[in-house]
Amino acid sequence: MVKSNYLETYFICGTRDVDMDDFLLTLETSLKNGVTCYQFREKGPGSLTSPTYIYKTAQLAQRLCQQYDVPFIVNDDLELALKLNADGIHVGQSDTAIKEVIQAFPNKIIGLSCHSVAEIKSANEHPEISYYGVGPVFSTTSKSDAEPPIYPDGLKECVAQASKPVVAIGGVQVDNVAQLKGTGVAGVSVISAIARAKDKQQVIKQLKSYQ
Ligand SMILES: Cc1ncc(COP(=O)(O)OP(=O)(O)O)c(N)n1
Ligand SMILES: Cc1ncsc1CCOP(=O)(O)O
Ligand SMILES: [Mg+2]
Repeated sequence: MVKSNYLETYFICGTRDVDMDDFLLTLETSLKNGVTCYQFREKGPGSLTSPTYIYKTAQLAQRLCQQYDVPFIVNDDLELALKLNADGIHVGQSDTAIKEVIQAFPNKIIGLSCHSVAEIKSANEHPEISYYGVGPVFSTTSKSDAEPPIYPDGLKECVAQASKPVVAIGGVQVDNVAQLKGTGVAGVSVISAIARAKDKQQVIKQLKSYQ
């Protein structure tokens, strides 16, 4: 049973976002300290390429999430999500078509990335989508092909039009998270803020202060 506030502090991480040897420890520390959702995102320079290694690594991450009762979401890869019977999948506008994802993965958490009010309006046509990941809100170094930032004002306009909960993504850090207050987001989604934090407990606590 997925908790109603599962989007509150949403951690995304793959092996390239931390030292490979630290990947599972990073995830477990984050889960222990209050991350409410996790997305396995294995892409970008230096990420794993072998489907077998990707599957095995994702499976270990999934088991950790199960221990902490936190949803395990797969980024982009519908086949992997199906094979693992993940709790959900997150896709973007240029990934597998949302209609196909909805059809192939019924009764699961389905996240869709949106960058504009127009994309939100077209996403609203699909009631099966669970949440929208909206951003980048600020500039990010974690995604080389990211769209330009929309900033908190753009985020607020998207939230106002969204028929589903919105998580803010992109460049969200401890020192700017307060700017999300009043935007109406259901949660924040981060890679580097948590992956690179020395004191993960403190950072996760501070990230929750957008509310
Ligand atoms: C929660 C969340 N929101 C947005 C994204 C970005 O998805 P996408 O645009 O498909 O880009 P990639 O992450 O696949 O590079 C996300 N992953 N998660
Ligand atoms: C996956 C993704 N989608 C839009 S921005 C982004 C990267 C978020 O990483 P960070 O929290 O380090 O900016
Ligand atoms: Mg994608």
